[in-house]
Amino acid sequence: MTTLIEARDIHAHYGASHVLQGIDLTIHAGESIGLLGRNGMGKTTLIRSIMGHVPASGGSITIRGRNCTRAAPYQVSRLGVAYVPEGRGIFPNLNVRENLQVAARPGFDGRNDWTYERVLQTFPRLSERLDHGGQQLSGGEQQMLAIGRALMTNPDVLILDEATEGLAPLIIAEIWRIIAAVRETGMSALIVDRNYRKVLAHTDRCIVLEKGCLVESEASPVLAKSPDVLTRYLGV
Ligand SMILES: Nc1ncnc2c1ncn2[C@@H]1O[C@H](COP(=O)(O)OP(=O)(O)OP(=O)(O)O)[C@@H](O)[C@H]1O
Repeated sequence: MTTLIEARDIHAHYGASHVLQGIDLTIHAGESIGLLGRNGMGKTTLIRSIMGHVPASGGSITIRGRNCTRAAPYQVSRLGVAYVPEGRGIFPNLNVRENLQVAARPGFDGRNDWTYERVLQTFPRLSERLDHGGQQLSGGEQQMLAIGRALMTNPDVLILDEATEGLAPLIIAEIWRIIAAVRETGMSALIVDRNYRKVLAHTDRCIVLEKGCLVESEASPVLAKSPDVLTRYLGV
């Protein structure tokens, strides 16, 4: 199995606050990983460390075997890792077509499977709103556009942080449908979402964070049948 991302003993600080205290995370090609834990446990910080937005204060991160511990976000992105942050990150002044087209580029190995046409086929709703400005879209459409923009970079790993946050149930169902369709293509994923049942259902393996420490790493179907662990760490 090809290892795409390997994070070892990751530590991160915000000032004096020691937020990540030695996290290990490996993502292989084609693998979908869930990142679980209650609010404030360090999920977003771990993602931001991998992406180079929050420099790790200890440990190492390799992507495709290259040392990326101190890499800048654009370098991580060039290695085939696409990040859809919580709160989306689209260009509000560009329309849907422009938002997608400015993101277009071949993947790390030159692959160009995710064309503009394919992204629109995957998100029929966006294809009906090509001339709408980013700020004119509903929250759900903005989220679809954010995921569509990430796919336009032809990534090997798609990182989604709270992609369904604050959306209407029908739109949430549509986002999970898209996540499942993308998984079918063999793209790797790292998924954070409040709906732990959905995360468990759409991933191969989950890791659980508790106060910046990794407390569980287990196959998702096994974890789904471990109510004691879920209660202990997720309070469900
Ligand atoms: N920019 C920041 N400056 C200072 N502290 C921060 C910053 N961002 C997050 N924190 C703190 O770091 C800890 C971990 O936050 P993080 O956002 O990584 O957790 P999370 O598990 O993703 O939670 P949530 O689901 O609430 O986003 C929390 O205590 C949070 O308050």
